[in-house]
Amino acid sequence: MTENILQVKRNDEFYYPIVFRKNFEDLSNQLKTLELQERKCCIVTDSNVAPIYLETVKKELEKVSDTIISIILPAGEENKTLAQIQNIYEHLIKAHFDRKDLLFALGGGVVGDMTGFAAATYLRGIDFIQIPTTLLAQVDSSIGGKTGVDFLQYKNMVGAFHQPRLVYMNVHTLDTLSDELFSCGMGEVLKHGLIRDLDYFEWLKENREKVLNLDEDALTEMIYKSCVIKKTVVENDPTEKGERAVLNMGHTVGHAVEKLKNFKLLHGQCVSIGTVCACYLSLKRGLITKEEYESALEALRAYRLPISVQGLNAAEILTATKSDKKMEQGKIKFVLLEKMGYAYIDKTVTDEEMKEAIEVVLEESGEEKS
Ligand SMILES: NC(=O)c1ccc[n+]([C@@H]2O[C@H](COP(=O)([O-])OP(=O)(O)OC[C@H]3O[C@@H](n4cnc5c(N)ncnc54)[C@H](O)[C@@H]3O)[C@@H](O)[C@H]2O)c1
Ligand SMILES: O=C(O)C(=O)C[C@@H](O)[C@H](O)[C@H](O)COP(=O)(O)O
Ligand SMILES: [Zn+2]
Repeated sequence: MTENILQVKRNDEFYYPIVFRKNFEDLSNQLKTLELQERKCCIVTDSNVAPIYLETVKKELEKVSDTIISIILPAGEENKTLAQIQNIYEHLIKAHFDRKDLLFALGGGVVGDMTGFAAATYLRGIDFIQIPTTLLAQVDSSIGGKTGVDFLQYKNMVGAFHQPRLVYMNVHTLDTLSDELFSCGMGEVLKHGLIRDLDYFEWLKENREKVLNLDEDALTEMIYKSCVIKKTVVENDPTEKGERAVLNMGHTVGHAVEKLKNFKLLHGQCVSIGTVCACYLSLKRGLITKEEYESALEALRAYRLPISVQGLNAAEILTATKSDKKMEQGKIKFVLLEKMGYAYIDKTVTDEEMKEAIEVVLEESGEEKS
């Protein structure tokens, strides 16, 4: 049974709500409930999202604020940079934003991570609201307070933990998402099933048609379930001292591929490729069976995600993984499956094992594996 609200623990005292809605019409009421009305509002969005949703959100905010400005960032991962954060600071200073004022992230994970980072650092921290408009942002990036930017093309190299005050989901924003971008979100959704909930993973396989056809009930149920998994993990370990790193399954290789492909492959697609490596290593360690390994790959394929990559070699991917933030004293903290539906962090994966797993996802030429 899905509810239309979830409360996520922010610190020992406070929680923030994730609200699940079908339009933007409740946003101003939510702000009033949180006593966040009558503040200057800055909506940060991107060049693709602005023409579709900016005016509607602005109108809604006009019910609770006299000053609303907006910043339209160029869309795309290649713009997740410190230069764009500086751009945000400049707008805020010009409009005299103070510590009580609010930032709104209207967009996907790129806008969310950058707006959150600007909010974490402007005046040493102001409040911000997540309004995620991609599936990936709704099930993953808008929750848990990881914010930041890429630096020298290293993924999320500079950032801060800064929790939002509210996550406002309008599930209908997914109607305007391309199939490819929808599938990117499925990379993180399938990860949730694999790392923490086998029944959910099976449900995702069974409900593929409904999900891909954006059946409202199936979609709402799926987003809710993924949010519960993400909420549970981040509440247990908000600043990734331990367990939270399981949310990184597929990301060590994934981030390396994302960087080496100059962000031409999307995050969710790279996570999918990295997930194959993680599942392969779990198979080689005897933790999952061949059938289970195949079933994980089948699920990724079924949701139109890549399970291989062209134009890279194992050595360069391995080298790129060495600059991953999950390195600890020269050892990679790699996320493996202890069993289907349960992941753990393993610090014993060797370079030879890594290389073997990377070989599995390399395509020499021609078509990608399907
Ligand atoms: N903070 C976290 O916990 C966390 C978790 C997962 C991913 N991430 C980060 O999130 C980013 C990926 O997020 P993403 O996949 O949302 O990418 P994105 O933000 O680049 O959005 C993808 C594309 O979709 C467009 N778009 C957004 N909403 C739309 C809509 N409703 N209709 C039509 N187009 C729309 C955007 O303009 C963009 O071109 C990566 O930078 C990744 O590192 C962060
Ligand atoms: O919330 C988390 O924790 C995650 O790891 C979620 C990931 O899906 C996400 O891509 C995150 O941004 C990765 O964080 P990083 O610290 O490994 O860059
Ligand atoms: Zn991710």
